[in-house]
Amino acid sequence: MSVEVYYDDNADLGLIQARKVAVIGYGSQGHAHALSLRDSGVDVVIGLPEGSKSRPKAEEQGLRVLTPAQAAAEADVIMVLAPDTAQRKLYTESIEPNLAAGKALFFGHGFNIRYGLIKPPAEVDVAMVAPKGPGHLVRRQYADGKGVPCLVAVEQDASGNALALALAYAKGIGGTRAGAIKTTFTEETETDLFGEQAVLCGGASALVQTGFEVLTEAGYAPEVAYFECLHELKLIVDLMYEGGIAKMRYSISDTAEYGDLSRGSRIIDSRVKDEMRKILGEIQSGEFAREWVAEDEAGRPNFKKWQAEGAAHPIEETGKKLRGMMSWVDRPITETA
Ligand SMILES: NC(=O)C1=CN([C@@H]2O[C@H](COP(=O)(O)OP(=O)(O)OC[C@H]3O[C@@H](n4cnc5c(N)ncnc54)[C@H](OP(=O)(O)O)[C@@H]3O)[C@@H](O)[C@H]2O)C=CC1
Ligand SMILES: CC[C@](O)(C(C)=O)C(=O)O
Ligand SMILES: [Mg+2]
Ligand SMILES: [Mg+2]
Repeated sequence: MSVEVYYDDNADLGLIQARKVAVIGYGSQGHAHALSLRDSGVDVVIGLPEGSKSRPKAEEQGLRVLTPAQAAAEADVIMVLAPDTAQRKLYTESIEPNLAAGKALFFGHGFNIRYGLIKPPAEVDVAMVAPKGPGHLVRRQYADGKGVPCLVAVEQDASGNALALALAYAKGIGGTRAGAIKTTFTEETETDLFGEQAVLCGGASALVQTGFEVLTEAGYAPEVAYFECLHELKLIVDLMYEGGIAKMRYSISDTAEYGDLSRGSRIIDSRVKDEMRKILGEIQSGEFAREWVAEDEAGRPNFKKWQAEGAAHPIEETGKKLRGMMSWVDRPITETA
């Protein structure tokens, strides 16, 4: 294998237990990191603005909550887990004035460093611990004695010890139980954005909605279309997750496998592949980042419009009704945040 992978035996938890960690933000990732670090014996403080709706959640969990500036001033390791679009202002106003030689600035995603929105001073370590999964799963896996694999990267190694510190942090959230893969901020940012846009979120949502539309527009029952295009997707993806596409194909019928082999490439054809390359180009050139920052600064008009359109899609109403009949499906994904 060409990548370097680190496990529990390669990480010294003592390195992060000897520091004070400020987790800035207490959402999907923030709550998972903070609770798991605390359970790993790390001294954690949460940074949230006065009036943040996340404050009561963190306090209910027994965590000490300060403003981001106070938390950054107290801590040696500052993990930035606020939304990507909030990080630049947060950094300038609350973190930068509290950085000093010997401190470390950590991220869960490389967006702001990769696109030059945050430029930390040379005397601090800059590293990333990016779990490859949603925060609620990161916490659930840790609590179950397991872990979600994560990426670790070092952008600036002022102390000469930044990778070891990042691995210690990854161990504290369960990441090295599953494996921490060494990468760069550029590789993490570009692949993460590509994955969520083209395959995992954008690609998968559009595939599901379009399949549902084709069946219902042809007169089939929405409930049957929902099972075919959304519900069963999890069962199929679980098989891929366990044993790759090969295991999924082994498990499905010959009829399904022949349909897969003969029709799949008509759906995801060369036009789709060209569009994926175009999307990757927009990520690499910074065009997507500029567009997203401008959209956010304008009050997110398109984001809100598309969000509302997605929520109003008929598949949501059908799904809500069907999931209500399947008590085993409606497992809450939130633990505390
Ligand atoms: N979601 C995920 O699973 C993954 C996320 N990441 C990365 O992790 C980071 C955090 O994302 P995610 O967990 O989804 O974020 P969420 O939107 O779930 O949570 C953001 C948190 O930050 C708080 N917050 C908002 N503005 C500020 C601010 N100015 N200062 C301090 N705190 C603030 C929010 O508080 P309030 O409740 O008041 O809004 C909330 O607690 C991002 O860099 C993201 O790319 C990486 C891998 C996966
Ligand atoms: C797939 C979406 C993600 O990249 C993630 C959970 O890893 C995100 O930014 O939320
Ligand atoms: Mg991701
Ligand atoms: Mg992402």
